[in-house]
Amino acid sequence: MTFLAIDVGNTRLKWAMYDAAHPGATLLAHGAEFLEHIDQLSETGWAGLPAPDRMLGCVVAGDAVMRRVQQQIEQMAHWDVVPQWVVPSAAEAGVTNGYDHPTRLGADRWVAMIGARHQVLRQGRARPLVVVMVGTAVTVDALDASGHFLGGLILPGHGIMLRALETGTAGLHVPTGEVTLFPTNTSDALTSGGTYAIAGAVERIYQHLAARCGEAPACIMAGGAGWKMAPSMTRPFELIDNLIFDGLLVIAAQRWKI
Ligand SMILES: Nc1ncnc2c1ncn2[C@@H]1O[C@H](COP(=O)(O)OP(=O)(O)OP(=O)(O)O)[C@@H](O)[C@H]1O
Ligand SMILES: CC(C)(CO)[C@@H](O)C(=O)NCCC(=O)O
Ligand SMILES: [K+]
Repeated sequence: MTFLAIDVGNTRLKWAMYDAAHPGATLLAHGAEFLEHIDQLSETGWAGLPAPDRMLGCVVAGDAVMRRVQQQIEQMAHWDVVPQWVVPSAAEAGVTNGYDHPTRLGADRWVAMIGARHQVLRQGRARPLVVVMVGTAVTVDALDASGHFLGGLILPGHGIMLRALETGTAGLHVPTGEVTLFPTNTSDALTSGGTYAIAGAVERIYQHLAARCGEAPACIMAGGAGWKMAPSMTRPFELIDNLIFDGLLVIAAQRWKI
């Protein structure tokens, strides 16, 4: 049973085709497009793919973008799949949602937490968990050992931080620099400032969660720029490239009981 997983972020759409809709399925094909280019997906990235039997997606880019993705799915002549999109709820796949208004939580955060929770359980005993996603925006989310989402942070991503500084000041127009402990030029000062802003926020949530739960949390990080953050983190992080796809596979397996 072929399964198409789609993750529509604020900058790019990422997709992955699997041979089955459960964790451990084999990846058949995958790709990513900037949102400006998604109206050609049926003629580019998806041309020649096997027809998916099921599709599950996660979108934070708004309803208009979601409809453009659905149009591309309809354009695929030999596809006959009903698109389904994850909407955060009070509880799904072993994770419970502590947000004031559960449906207002970003679907990407919800799916990533479900993927991360299952990863921790596969490794052994249940533990508290910090889930970091480094994309257009950065999110830092905390779950207790029972899989309850306690809450989390939203920060500007690196790109947004740098653009905000460039537009808000007269003297900051410089290329990307290096992360250093004591930056001595503007480029390094900006790059290090952004990186340590994220690392510092993660450290605070780690401390809050360790204090709340009385034990050391597991730490999982995802997102295209995660590997750039890893050397600057104050705790050991497990990097998982496809965390949202992992979460979608967990949810798909539960929804379709296969
Ligand atoms: N040196 C860096 N350190 C940390 N983050 C960075 C760095 N350089 C770029 N980034 C951020 O990483 C992001 C790229 O990550 P990723 O590929 O997961 O995001 P995306 O697909 O563009 O975002 P989204 O999933 O929100 O659409 C960029 O938006 C940028 O803000
Ligand atoms: C925070 C982002 C932009 C991260 O991609 C996304 O999860 C989102 O739009 N969330 C909705 C608001 C919230 O999660 O509280
Ligand atoms: K079709």
